[in-house]
Amino acid sequence: MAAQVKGEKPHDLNCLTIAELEKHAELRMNKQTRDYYNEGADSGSTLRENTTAYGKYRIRPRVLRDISLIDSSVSIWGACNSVPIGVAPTAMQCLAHPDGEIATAKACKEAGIAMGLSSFATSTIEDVASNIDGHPLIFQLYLFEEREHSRKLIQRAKKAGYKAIFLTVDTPMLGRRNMEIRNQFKLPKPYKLANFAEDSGSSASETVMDGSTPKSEQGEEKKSNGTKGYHDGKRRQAPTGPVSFHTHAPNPTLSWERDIGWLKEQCSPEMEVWVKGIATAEDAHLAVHHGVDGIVVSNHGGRQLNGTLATLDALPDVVEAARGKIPVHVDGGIRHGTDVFKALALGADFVWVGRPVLWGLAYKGQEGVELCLRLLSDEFRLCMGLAGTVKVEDITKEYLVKIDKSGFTSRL
Ligand SMILES: Cc1cc2nc3c(=O)[nH]c(=O)nc-3n(C[C@H](O)[C@H](O)[C@H](O)COP(=O)(O)O)c2cc1C
Ligand SMILES: CC(C)CC(=O)C(=O)O
Repeated sequence: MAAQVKGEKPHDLNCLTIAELEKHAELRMNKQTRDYYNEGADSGSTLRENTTAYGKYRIRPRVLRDISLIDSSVSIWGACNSVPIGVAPTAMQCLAHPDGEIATAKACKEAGIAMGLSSFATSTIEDVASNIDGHPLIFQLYLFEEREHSRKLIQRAKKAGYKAIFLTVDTPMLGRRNMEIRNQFKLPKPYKLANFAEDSGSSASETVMDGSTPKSEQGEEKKSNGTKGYHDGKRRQAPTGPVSFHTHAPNPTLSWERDIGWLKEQCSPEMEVWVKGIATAEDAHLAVHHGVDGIVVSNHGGRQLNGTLATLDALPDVVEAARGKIPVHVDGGIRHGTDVFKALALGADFVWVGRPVLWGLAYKGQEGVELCLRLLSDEFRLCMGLAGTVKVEDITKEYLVKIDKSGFTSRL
């Protein structure tokens, strides 16, 4: 908000917007990390459109409504979330700051905001849970072809009190990220894929994107196709050996019939099962049919299939298909509180934010993530008030208008 209210944290005068946060982060990350975090697949058009899609809508503010008491909170997994925003699961946060996911968890606790932890985190499931101290945590699952690895993760998440498993479904293959390949991306020592350390002596720091063979895998990689981790169209063998993300994250065998029932059995009754990476009404219907508890409309931050719809553009169809049956969340391109408002007005129940949190982490660790969450939350509350809404349920499509390139507007 514009004026500082007593008891509120002072503004960081060097960083008043997420755009400024991005610039600060850019200066603090090395090239490998910056490219890995910020890149999209192929030309990056979907990455860009995720953000620009928000510009296709304008807000229709209502006035004279006494907005002196604004409640921006929502209830999620039995807890009060201060705003309908969560921190999306993103891999390897220790690249941004040595405190990595632990700093993010502490910031989420401080802000009263739910957090998603990636299967490929650099902190353990248990450490993150103990640092968020009861506030909702969800675990993002890559369901590996070697299910035993995934089964162990699920059991650990359940024991540590995670509320839901978010199964990522948009990675049957890895999207093509050219800078990642060119930089021969690898997780530097001493960092590890913390949740596989005991299984495999975690070899993340040997994961190389140049087609060369990591030392630990020599001998079993004779068939390397020159772009390790990418698919050459030939039938590949299920990966064995140490878990590394380029080898294990993609799972071309994933299917509704085989995997969702199994996953529900593993999670039930303590944890919900959600699917992350839905982009069509057809798949939303299937998600309902297979009994999942919720959907995240996502294109993986434009990192998987380039050329898909921006998530905001895909959202209305999915909302229509799932209406009244299961909740619909969305992520991708959210960079301002007004974006959150627009996504909610188009029918999302909640949004998740990825890269801005990584930028906060790179800027100032926990304090930077707190700043990121505070900027988005303050902007969202300001937007609610200036649009004439006092409760999150008030935010409906009546508050939006679509504007085309010539400036013509149409009501929704
Ligand atoms: C560096 C990075 C790593 C990510 N790692 C994961 C991951 O491990 N699992 C996953 O499901 N999604 C992952 N995502 C996707 C995010 O969960 C989320 O869908 C995306 O970041 C949202 O877009 P935004 O960054 O524009 O907010 C990652 C995204 C980024 C940028
Ligand atoms: C395991 C990787 C594929 C992490 C990820 O989801 C990403 O980099 O987008």
